[in-house]
Amino acid sequence: MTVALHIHDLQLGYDGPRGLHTVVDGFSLALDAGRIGCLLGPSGCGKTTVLRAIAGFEPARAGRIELGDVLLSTPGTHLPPEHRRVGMMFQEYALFPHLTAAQNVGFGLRRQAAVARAARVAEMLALVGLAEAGARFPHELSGGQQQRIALARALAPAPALLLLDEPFSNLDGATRERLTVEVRDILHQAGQTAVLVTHNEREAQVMADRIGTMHNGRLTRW
Ligand SMILES: Nc1ncnc2c1ncn2[C@@H]1O[C@H](COP(=O)(O)OP(=O)(O)OP(=O)(O)O)[C@@H](O)[C@H]1O
Repeated sequence: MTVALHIHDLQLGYDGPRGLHTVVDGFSLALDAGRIGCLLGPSGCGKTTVLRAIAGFEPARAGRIELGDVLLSTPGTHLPPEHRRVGMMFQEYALFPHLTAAQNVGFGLRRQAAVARAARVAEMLALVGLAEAGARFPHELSGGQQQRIALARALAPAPALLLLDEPFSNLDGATRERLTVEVRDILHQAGQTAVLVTHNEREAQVMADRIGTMHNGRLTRW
């Protein structure tokens, strides 16, 4: 098994009135290709900050982030988000309401030829079990269906790594439980390497191959 994501001794923080406020320090993990890793921990412990750094929205203050053999972040090196091959499915990343499900899924494929794009969109809709829903608009889909379209949209450009930040938190309990299992199976079927952030321990246990608990800005178990 090859290591897909390698984070070594990462430090992250925010500039404040009294200098750098360090949020993550001495954070390290290695995640194998095709596996789902989960960061679990209480509110405010730095989970989202780690995901933002992997996606390229926060600079590494120390340490480094590597994806495969590509160096993403280290002090002095910062690959822009659009060059990282990192996909995102965040709670606040709602679907575009004025685009159909198919247009949403094809959004990241605009540079591809129309025929290839349509084929990839159809493949992704089938993967998430919504092959017939391409012409529908988001408001014509249930919450769970919308999240599956959001997953198809994130997977369409074939990211090397998918980041999921509390992706089910807006859903009711029963839908949430069902979707947790469905998304896990879809990711495994696609062979997708992914990092999930949650503070729901049960969700972590159902979804993840590896679980890391964050405490004081670092992983205490992985
Ligand atoms: N843009 C920002 N500027 C300054 N401080 C920030 C910023 N974003 C987050 N923080 C601080 O960094 C710390 C970690 O926040 P983060 O959002 O990473 O936590 P989290 O573990 O994802 O929490 P939650 O589970 O509530 O989403 C918190 O103390 C937060 O107040």
